Amino acid sequence: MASQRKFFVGGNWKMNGNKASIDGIIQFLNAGPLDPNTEVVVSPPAIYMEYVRGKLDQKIGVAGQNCYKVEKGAFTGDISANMIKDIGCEWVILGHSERRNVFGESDQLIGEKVKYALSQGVKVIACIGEKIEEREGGKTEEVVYRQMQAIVDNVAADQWANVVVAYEPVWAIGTGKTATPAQAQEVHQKLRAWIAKKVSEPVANSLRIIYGGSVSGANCKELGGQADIDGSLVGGASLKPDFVQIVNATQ
Ligand SMILES: O=C[C@H](O)COP(=O)(O)O
Repeated sequence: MASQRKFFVGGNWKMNGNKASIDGIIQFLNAGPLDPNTEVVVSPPAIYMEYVRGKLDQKIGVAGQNCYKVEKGAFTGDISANMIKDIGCEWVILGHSERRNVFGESDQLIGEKVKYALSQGVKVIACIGEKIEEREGGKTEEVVYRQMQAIVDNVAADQWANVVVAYEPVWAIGTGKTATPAQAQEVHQKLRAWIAKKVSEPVANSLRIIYGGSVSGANCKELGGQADIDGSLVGGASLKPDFVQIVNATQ
């Protein structure tokens, strides 16, 4: 992690939890102690977001796991960035690989969602990452640059401070098969160089690029110690007290 970028750890609970188990998570998060130099954001299922926001220490952010690209309307089952804000939350995860690959969301739709969320003052954790066959076919860079381009096209120059990019190789998500710190660092470093070229040097230097994919208490320090890895987006381990250790990875 480079010192000018604040370490960022997100906990993506995905479609897990009920009020009883969520109370347990809130308890260990509020008890911490959490490194004050790390920005922490958790992302409960939409139906529990307000409940979590009401009970969680205010220094921990709460994010939606997704939202649509307009304020309101006939979009059954969806929520808007405006609703996320209305309940006192300020972040949303967009483009997660499960949205892309289970629900068929395209680069273009994700770009439009990023644009709308930012326009409403909701900060975005934008996810990208290649599938195993893409990595094995030597297409990792092509895929992540293509996904990143759709995001870049939708972020205005003055909005980059409200964006965190999460590199999550699909083959490492929920598999226990983490990218090695060197594999992750290689992609992060290439992405940062690509952003310097396509956006600007200052944005590339200040943008937090976090890693996701089987991050755990056991591997978080080594991953977080890489020059271009500015934190993590944690799935499974964010439901357990291990998450506190991951937040404190740079201590
Ligand atoms: O958003 C989080 C990622 O999908 C990682 O999930 P995981 O830590 O369970 O592999």
